[in-house]
Amino acid sequence: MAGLKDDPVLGTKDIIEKREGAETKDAVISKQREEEGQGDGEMAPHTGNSIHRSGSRPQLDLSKAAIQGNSEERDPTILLPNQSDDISHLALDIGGSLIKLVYFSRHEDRSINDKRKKMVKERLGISNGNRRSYPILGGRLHFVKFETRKINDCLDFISSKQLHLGGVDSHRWLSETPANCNAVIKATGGGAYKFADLFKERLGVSLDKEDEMDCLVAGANFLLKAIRHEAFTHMEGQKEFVQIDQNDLFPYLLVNIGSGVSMIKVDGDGKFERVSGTNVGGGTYWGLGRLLTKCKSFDELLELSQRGDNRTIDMLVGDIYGGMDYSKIGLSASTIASSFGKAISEKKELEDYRPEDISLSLLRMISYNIGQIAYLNALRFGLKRIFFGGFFIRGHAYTMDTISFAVHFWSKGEAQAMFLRHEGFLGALGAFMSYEKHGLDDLMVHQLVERFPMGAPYTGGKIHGPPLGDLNEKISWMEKFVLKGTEITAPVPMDPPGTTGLGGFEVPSSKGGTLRSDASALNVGVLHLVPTLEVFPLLADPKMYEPNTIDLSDHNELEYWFTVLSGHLPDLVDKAVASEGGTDDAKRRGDAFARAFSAHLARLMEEPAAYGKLGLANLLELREECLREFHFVDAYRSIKQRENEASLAVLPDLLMELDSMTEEMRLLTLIEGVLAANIFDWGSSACVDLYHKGTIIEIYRMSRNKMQRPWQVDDFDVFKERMLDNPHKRALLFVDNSGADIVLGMLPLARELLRRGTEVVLVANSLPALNDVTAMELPDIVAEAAKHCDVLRRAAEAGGLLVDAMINTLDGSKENSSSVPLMVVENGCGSPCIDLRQVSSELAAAAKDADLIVLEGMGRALHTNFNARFKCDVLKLAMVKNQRLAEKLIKGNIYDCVCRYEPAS
Ligand SMILES: CC(C)(COP(=O)(O)O)[C@@H](O)C(=O)NCCC(=O)O
Ligand SMILES: [Mn+2]
Repeated sequence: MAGLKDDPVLGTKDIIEKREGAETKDAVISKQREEEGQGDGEMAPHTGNSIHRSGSRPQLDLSKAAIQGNSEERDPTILLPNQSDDISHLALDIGGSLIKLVYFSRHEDRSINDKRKKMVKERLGISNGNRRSYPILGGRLHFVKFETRKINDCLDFISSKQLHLGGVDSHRWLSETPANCNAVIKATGGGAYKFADLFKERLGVSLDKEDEMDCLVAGANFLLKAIRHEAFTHMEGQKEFVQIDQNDLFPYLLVNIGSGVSMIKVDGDGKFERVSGTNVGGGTYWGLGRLLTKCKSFDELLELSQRGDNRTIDMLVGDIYGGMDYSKIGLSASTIASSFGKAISEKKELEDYRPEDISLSLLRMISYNIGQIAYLNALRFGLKRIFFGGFFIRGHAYTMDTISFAVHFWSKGEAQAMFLRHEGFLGALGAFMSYEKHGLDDLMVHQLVERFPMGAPYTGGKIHGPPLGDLNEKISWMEKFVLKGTEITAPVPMDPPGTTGLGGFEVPSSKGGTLRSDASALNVGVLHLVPTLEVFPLLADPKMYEPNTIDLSDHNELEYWFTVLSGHLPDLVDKAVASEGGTDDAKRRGDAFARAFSAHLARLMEEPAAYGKLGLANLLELREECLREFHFVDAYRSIKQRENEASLAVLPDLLMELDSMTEEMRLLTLIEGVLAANIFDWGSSACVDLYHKGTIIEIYRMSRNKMQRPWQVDDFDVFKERMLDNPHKRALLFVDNSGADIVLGMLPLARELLRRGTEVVLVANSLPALNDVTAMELPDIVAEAAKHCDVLRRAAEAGGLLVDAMINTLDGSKENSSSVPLMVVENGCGSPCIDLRQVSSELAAAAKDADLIVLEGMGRALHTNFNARFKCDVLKLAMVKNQRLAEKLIKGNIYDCVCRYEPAS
């Protein structure tokens, strides 16, 4: 921080000091209690405040809702007999070696239609009568697989989760009618015929068979349109996600590598032709491999290849040309001239070759051949893009590199091989899509959020993780996780996949010692369907928008943030456990959370693109999601309450001081106030260290005192000109932290805007994240503040915020509601950052008339959106509370400030 400067608010300091005594004592006591882990009333779990993304979800018909089974359970199933939407929620692809399941669940959808939401809807003109435009409800799409030979495990799984009770021909899943025998499940793959009787016998359900090709194409089309980071290239070990333009998807070649290989030219939804195929596929690799190596499973064979050297068995160009390249036709000495060709000239028997080398040679032979045939077919039909799917690939770096090389080599770089993250689930997903009326096919990229909970992947017929959603089992499993280390297959670290480099002609790198058998499953999360999410309408160019400022594909960055977040863990766990009353149950959950989050971090360190393209925002959100997964509703609740109270106590004096200033001075003081108060950030370790050194108000005052212009990024003068020149019509204030940040920073700024005739919409998180204020908490804070301020009171009344609040107005008058409104909308997320491609419908509606955006805080204005361009004026305000970020982003130091103003573009 640059040198000291006098507090611009003359006298405010003294007044704050006077009031602060009372606050300080309470704060200290409360802090002590918290540190000692003494849960009091304030710290006890907040039962009425269940997690929900209410604004992001369509409404449910809750009438006659009843709990099914044991109502003592933490999350009992709730039956909604009057809910009329059609839900089809299980589809299968039963292949020769694997059964793939896709199923839909919606148990977490607990929309609450609170008063604030009603008012916001009224004010923003959001209609309620459009339910049919969202034919599906919010929910989740799960991906699970089993080995076909362990079909009984699969049937047990379906039965235990009652997945077979929601078939197309009934609404039984939603009603209290007992299961009948007419349930129908969509299924594809040969096993849909082979095992039809078994399904009938064991589960009483009929399998409705869907054509395999139809399903593959429907699945691929859905994924390519709906999942942002679905397709990627893989060259020389580098994975790169490809942004597919929905309007420029067709035509493409889909190569599905199962036991055999199908090549399908896809021209549109339901428009395709199987143009070629080859009988040399995954079955060939596995069959020949088993005979030649005595391996017991496909994965074992694949794992062997990781340690192989195919040069001992393949005949290379160099073997023929005396170690030279055949450069005239572009073949390097290391090019395979003939797979297994060396075996003809050497007097060796099968036993003389290493199984590892045989496996690698076989894998390369088949992958290369498939890549080449695929390319020739793409050439035949003039197709530039080739997508490869099917469980043969299994996320195996070496296989992908070999296929990519073949396509690249033969097309002279003109065509590109792309792979799909959900490679093995195309058929099952397609079968799921074949249910009518679920509306899934209408979903767009921005309506799907992918999450990676612990225990998501089930593979191989064994349950490699706890049953989904069962918290207790999940925790026990996390406890075992430590005992068994990486043996447990879940999102845990795996060795870096071996790769071969361009051409795949080198041997796999030795560091890839083991291949995790479920590598590909681990790259598939649970898809949360949130039909009401929208793209923020004020983004200047949504297609070019990239929320993350820091790209974690840079390994140094990843390592740094990994260390930072690991360092935060012990303290976070303490806070989370205390927030739930410090009970034994909370401690156990806290421990499980720490293990789970550490496992995610370790996994991402090894393979940063494992969960899709990784930015810092994703990592910060993953932490919050992981807390929620272990039922920590709001780890910072008591801290937030304490800081709100302390700040509200000094607000009236701050407002009085502000009112005594000239317009220009006031504006500067307000912006300084926002920046100074942004120091209250429990996500920054530097700041948390500071909090031990003083009370909230002392730190706030110190931060104010140290403000000195010019800030490291300082567009204040341009902003001031614009502000004073002509008031904005509507401002969206993306607020950040609780306490001083909102109360002494953003609310006074909102008040100024309101006073100048600008409508103000406070945009806050839908779910808690660190000490960020949420949309649920804001109305009460505003109501408290409004007790001391007429401007806020009138605006809050006009915005419908004070409908319930029993506030003592300053003048007792109620008649003046002609004021411009102050509203609160939720942003649709539960993270310290914001991805503006996926915001709540109420925020999207509020944005329509807005001509000013204020993004506040590191998470929303720096980690994300620092480079974002908008259709309207934008002010990005933040204090940088991390030294490395300050150096990197603004060539400054920790506690430097950013006031970046960008007029409409
Ligand atoms: C999590 C945060 C983005 C929150 O910052 P805010 O948006 O509240 O200003 C920030 O505190 C952060 O980047 N913390 C991690 C780095 C650190 O401990 O320095
Ligand atoms: Mn914050």
